Amino acid sequence: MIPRPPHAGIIAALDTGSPQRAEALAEALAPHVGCLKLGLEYFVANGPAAIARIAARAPIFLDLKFHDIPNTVAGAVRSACALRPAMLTIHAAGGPAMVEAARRAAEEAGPDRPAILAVTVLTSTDAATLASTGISGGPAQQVLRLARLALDAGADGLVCSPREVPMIRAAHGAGPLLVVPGIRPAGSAADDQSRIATPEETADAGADWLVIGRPITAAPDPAAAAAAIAGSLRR
Ligand SMILES: O=c1ccn([C@@H]2O[C@H](COP(=O)(O)O)[C@@H](O)[C@H]2O)c(=O)[nH]1
Repeated sequence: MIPRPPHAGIIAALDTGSPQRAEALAEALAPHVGCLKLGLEYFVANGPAAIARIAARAPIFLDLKFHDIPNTVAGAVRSACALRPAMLTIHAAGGPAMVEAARRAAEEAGPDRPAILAVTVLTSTDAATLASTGISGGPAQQVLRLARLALDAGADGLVCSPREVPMIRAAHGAGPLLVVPGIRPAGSAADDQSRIATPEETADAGADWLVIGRPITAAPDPAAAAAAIAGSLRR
């Protein structure tokens, strides 16, 4: 499994369907970040074989957010493990049996298996959106509920927003790997994200990894943007 970074590390989200653009970003960003995230846009457009070209640059976080019956998720995790990612995502809302099946399937890959991260409540979701799906009480309460479910069922870590990091640490300690999107440097646009904080606030709250996409990839000079954020985290 990928070692925990000594201070909060950066995962750059390469959200593109273009293999040329992904490879150019990977080359430019690899010296400044600890991991590269490939998600549905890249995977659906280019397939599993295209993962290796990016994986040659840095460890890969394969963010496909599996959510299905336990047997299907276990099979998907087995297939994903063949691509040797450092981290994989599943949805905690799939329930304990699904999370446990994912963990067991990952363990079949041996000591170099990926970390299984359970997505709690998407960072684009605000209280009103969550309520519209039938869940009252707000994102924080739901994140805590799903965090407990996922960790009890064997998840190695969680995906949550910066806002929930302190309460997850208070409830579960330093053990779970906390991988946190919804990062916006001061003054940058929120885009479609709802529960956000700056890189410095998120690191101070206790996140292990900060997932950052557009603030880096849409910058005029992505490498300079990544280097600036990495520098602010070291300070
Ligand atoms: O709750 C979640 C889970 C995953 N993501 C992913 O992180 C990046 C964020 O990109 P930005 O451009 O920095 O908004 C993106 O790939 C999402 O799929 C998330 O945002 N929230």
